[in-house]
Amino acid sequence: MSKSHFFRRSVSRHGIQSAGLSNERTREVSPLEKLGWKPFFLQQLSFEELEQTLPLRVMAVHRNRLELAGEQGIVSLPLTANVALNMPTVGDWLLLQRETAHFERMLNRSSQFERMAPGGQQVQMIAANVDSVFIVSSMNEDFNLSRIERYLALAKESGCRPHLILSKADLCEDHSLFLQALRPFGELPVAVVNSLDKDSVVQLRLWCLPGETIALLGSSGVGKSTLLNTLSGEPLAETGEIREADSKGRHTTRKRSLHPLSWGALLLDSPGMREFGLVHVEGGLAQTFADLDELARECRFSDCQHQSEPGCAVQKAIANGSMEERRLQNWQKLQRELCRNSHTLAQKRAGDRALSQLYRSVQNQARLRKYPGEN
Ligand SMILES: Nc1nc2c(ncn2[C@@H]2O[C@H](COP(=O)(O)OP(=O)(O)OP(=O)(O)O)[C@@H](O)[C@H]2O)c(=O)[nH]1
Ligand SMILES: [Zn+2]
Repeated sequence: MSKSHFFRRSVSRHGIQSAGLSNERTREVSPLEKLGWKPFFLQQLSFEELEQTLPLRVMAVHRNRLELAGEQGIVSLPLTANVALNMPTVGDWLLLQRETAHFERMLNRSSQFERMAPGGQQVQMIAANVDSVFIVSSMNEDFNLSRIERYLALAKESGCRPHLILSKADLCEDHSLFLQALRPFGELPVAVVNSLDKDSVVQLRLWCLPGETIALLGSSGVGKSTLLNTLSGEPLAETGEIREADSKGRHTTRKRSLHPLSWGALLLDSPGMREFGLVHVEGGLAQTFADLDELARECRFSDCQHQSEPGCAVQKAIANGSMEERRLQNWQKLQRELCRNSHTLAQKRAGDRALSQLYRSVQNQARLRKYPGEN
């Protein structure tokens, strides 16, 4: 379908249907709502924009183009300098001119996921406008509480609702051991599934309602793509065999994209969501370790490092078994990581500033040499 045809056929109500049905459950979901369109985005549009533009969602980011989805279908938008300047990522909403299909602007995000880019020198945006996350962890040697805490910090920082999916239930004889280990996570909703079995994953539909965008987090091989395929009933994502010896995966998810499910939820399976350095998640980390934060306030010294200081409430809780030592160690490790990453970014910013000052002064000197009368 050509772009101009696409836009001429479009309608103007921007998806949020006000059919007067007060009951959310019986209300029909519009095509745009099925893509995650919400009042939060609609209210950002001016009257002119309502008339003259169309909202489209970024479903996938390719090297030099974006794949967008709107009320009328899929459109490919070249990643021109003007578009790239906004740094759109998967999940973003863009406004395009109705007549010309030109990029108008990007809408503010309701949430965003960032990570420290591999190499540890800059921040990378990995997804936007996500409502909840499924932290997937298989019930085998790959199960790792510290990794779950890392994902939780990311989810909580962005204001997304976290859910924990314990996969490979069919390969695990005793689920209770894993469930017991999750006691420190209090009210975190947990589901035990065999991702290969559609009757087993059907319980998750309650956590991915129409119009919701859910990001799958979890290390390679835990079954994120398998879960996506079984939930959707179609082979949307590639899956891969894992190495038996160490239960580790082989990195099978290659593309970062949003997958619409038939009932109107969207799942994001992204390679960037597997292993990542934490950055800008101080609030999310504090929420993830709220119990430790609280205990630390009772320590005798306000700068207590919770090691061997007298009157340390944290060490006392560890000694009486009410706090896991691993949890303290991971809290401190993630705090150090955040500090290190903020420091690196600040240094890089300062370096960039110094470099541009140097560049300007070299340019000035060159100009003075060329036109000696100028100052
Ligand atoms: N028995 C069993 N096998 C599963 C389950 N979930 C996934 N698998 C298998 O585990 C392997 C890895 O699954 P994937 O879905 O590719 O894992 P992934 O998390 O998407 O991996 P990446 O794409 O590398 O991040 C595949 O062979 C799946 O068939 C499960 O619940 N039970
Ligand atoms: Zn202490």
